[in-house]
Amino acid sequence: MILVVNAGSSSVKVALFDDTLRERLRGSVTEIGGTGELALGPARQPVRAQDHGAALGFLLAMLRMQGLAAEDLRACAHRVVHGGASLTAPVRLDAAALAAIEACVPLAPLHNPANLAGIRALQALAPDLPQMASFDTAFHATAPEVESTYALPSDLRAQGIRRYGFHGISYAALTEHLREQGQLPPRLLALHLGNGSSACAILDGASVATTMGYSPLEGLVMGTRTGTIDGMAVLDIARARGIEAAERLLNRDSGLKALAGTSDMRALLARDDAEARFAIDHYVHWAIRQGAGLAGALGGVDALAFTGGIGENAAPVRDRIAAGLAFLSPAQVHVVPAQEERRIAADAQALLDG
Ligand SMILES: Nc1ncnc2c1ncn2[C@@H]1O[C@H](COP(=O)(O)OP(=O)(O)O)[C@@H](O)[C@H]1O
Ligand SMILES: CC(=O)OP(=O)(O)O
Ligand SMILES: [Mg+2]
Repeated sequence: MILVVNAGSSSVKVALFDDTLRERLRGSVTEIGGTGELALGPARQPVRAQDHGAALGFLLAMLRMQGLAAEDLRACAHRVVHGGASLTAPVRLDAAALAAIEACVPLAPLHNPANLAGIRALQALAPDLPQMASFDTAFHATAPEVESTYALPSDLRAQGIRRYGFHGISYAALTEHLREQGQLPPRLLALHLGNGSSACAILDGASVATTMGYSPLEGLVMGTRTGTIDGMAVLDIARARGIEAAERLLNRDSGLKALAGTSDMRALLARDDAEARFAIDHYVHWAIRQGAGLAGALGGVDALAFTGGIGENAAPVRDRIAAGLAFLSPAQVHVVPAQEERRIAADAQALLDG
């Protein structure tokens, strides 16, 4: 079996896949750092995990109680959000790969530290277990240079200040799913709407443009991230509050949370006050405005596809975005369950099988 670890900014999800890539068990710890929930299969209990290592420790203890032993595992496979320019395919994790992931921490401050914590926790618990990683950036390696380039002086471009794009594991899984169903059109506009939200222009199955850039901050409005914001506004905030505080503010204290007090779309939809309505209107407006921009990179749109917690479940939000993009004439609207974990397991299995 292959254990997949998807360590997010405030949660850890694990999933166990057998050799036919059937999902056997799924678990998660939410609200790391506060009081969250430990879920394994159908069981739920409140839990306080002080950090990602502790959260993973709880999940692995639960898995052991269900009879899982380290010997049952062929490998552990991790989602890593930022692989930089060098890590564009799944890898077996060795010292060099870990150093490359570590080097990307400043580029994905919410995510890469959590991913590394998960990898290190597993290394400590099962030192002999092969560990692999799949990268959120990898799917966008096909984007043309005009898309990935910021118009900056060449020395900065050479240092890797460019657009990378994220949610690639999710977009790869979504593309593969539609292809398997015989429903992958030439020009697909896909939207991954979760805590982090982005949209991606997928031409003949390959990413040609996406809304996230150098870090997962750019693009659509998100649960706690601003999305696209003028660089001069960023500089003014950094000047007034300091770099560290500005980084925290833009990544953790902005977005829906800043507009209406919570990053939780389900909670916003249940409210009926002006702030909540404005936050939802704002989220929808920017998803339409930027989704329409991607249509230009595709030369038109044949179908829309939604995935992620909001894309799959928040039907009023999804319907408004689809209606706003209907002028592009997408006849088809697909809703596809996010399958990041299964995709990561498939990548690991392919590496193991050489
Ligand atoms: N039934 C639902 N109705 C509306 N929103 C939902 C529902 N279920 C989940 N969501 C929203 O999905 C978002 C989380 O998406 P998810 O993809 O699970 O996040 P993550 O990026 O952490 O994996 C939250 O805003 C949550 O409120
Ligand atoms: C890259 C990213 O934003 O991931 P998530 O949606 O899991 O926060
Ligand atoms: Mg997610």
